[in-house]
Amino acid sequence: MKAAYRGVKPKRNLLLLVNPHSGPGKARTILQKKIEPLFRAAHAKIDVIYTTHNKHATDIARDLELGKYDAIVSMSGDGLVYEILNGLAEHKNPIEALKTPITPIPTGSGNGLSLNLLGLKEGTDVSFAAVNAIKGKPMPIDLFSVTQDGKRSLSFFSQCIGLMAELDLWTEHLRFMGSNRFVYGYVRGVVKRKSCPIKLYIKVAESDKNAMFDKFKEAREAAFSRSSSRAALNGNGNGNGHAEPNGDAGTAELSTALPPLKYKDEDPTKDEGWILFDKPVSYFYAGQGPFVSVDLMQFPVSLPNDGHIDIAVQAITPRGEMLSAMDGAEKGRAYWKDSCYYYKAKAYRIEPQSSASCLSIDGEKYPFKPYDLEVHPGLGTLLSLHGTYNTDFDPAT
Ligand SMILES: Nc1ncnc2c1ncn2[C@@H]1O[C@H](COP(=O)(O)OP(=O)(O)OP(=O)(O)O)[C@@H](O)[C@H]1O
Repeated sequence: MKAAYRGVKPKRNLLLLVNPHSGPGKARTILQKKIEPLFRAAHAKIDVIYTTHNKHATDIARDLELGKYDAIVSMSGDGLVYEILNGLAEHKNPIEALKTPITPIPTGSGNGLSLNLLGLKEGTDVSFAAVNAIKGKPMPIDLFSVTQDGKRSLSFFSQCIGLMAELDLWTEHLRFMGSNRFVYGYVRGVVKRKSCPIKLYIKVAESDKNAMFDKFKEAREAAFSRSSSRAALNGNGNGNGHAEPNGDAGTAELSTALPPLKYKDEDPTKDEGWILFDKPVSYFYAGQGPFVSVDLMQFPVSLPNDGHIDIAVQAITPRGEMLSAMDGAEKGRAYWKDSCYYYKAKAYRIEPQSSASCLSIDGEKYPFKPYDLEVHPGLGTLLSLHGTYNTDFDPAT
């Protein structure tokens, strides 16, 4: 057992939240045929709740009994993870609640988190995701506070405005086309070559692409060598600062609020460290985790807990260049293009200059209105087999 579990507590207690309508609607069958047998074999104890409505997962997470479960397993797409995280953020003890690891089993239509945790090859494999729920180690991730109209919510994945948001949100009626609707939406956007109407202020931590690339490589190699030496030593530590949940979270020192917002009241036109991005923009994309979808590695140098959000701003370029950007998009090739401005940031602020676009946050449609975002280092917790995202970025490909 020790050799098989390598420092992970066996026989986990898992809470499974299953959205029966996610993606092609097969979550219930997949649970019964593929996932339950694996959990049974691993002697995991599972409580299963089928979500019945929008925000049901938020309600469940808000009232979670701390210490009862080793992880919350989300059988759906990225949307349900977003709801769970925001429920934990509304918990009476959010800091402790957010230490409960969340782990996805990809049965939705957008499963970006699973791709990032498990890699492009295994990221769509539900059985592999179940193994991560059984044996993955808690991995802290940065979370992002979004404040809009005085209301604060948490984002874990992405915020998007302009072409890349429009091609998703404005082609909903073309769902029958499957993922081809995104290609259609992109090409339509290229033909229009519309500028994205935003004023963007960024509290920049790094903007040198080579330095970001070197840091990414270093951190990735360190995480992988830690996880393989742990395997060789069969040690007990999880090596990431987040303790394996063991049921005593209730006795830990309690803090009863989310971290305060540090940058919201700064004036980006006067305070130190802010820049105004002032070139015409095709789209704005910010987030964490290399893949935003199977076809697009938007944040190739993203790390789960470097305390920053990655921002990619695509400047308006000639149509030919925009079309050629589709080639190698899944390998992150656009990162090196001069027209792609890339930042690691601690915070940013968006001020729309007209209503002619839309805002998508973690795949949810938000009002296209001003908002502030700032990073909370390591506030959330996922499960990982490697201690970092299982993706690589090879500039030679
Ligand atoms: N029983 C249910 N009926 C309808 N909607 C539900 C139910 N349970 C959860 N939901 C909602 O479904 C959405 C799930 O989105 P998620 O991204 O996880 O899956 P998805 O299949 O990828 O979704 P989509 O393709 O619509 O983005 C959430 O907004 C959630 O509130």
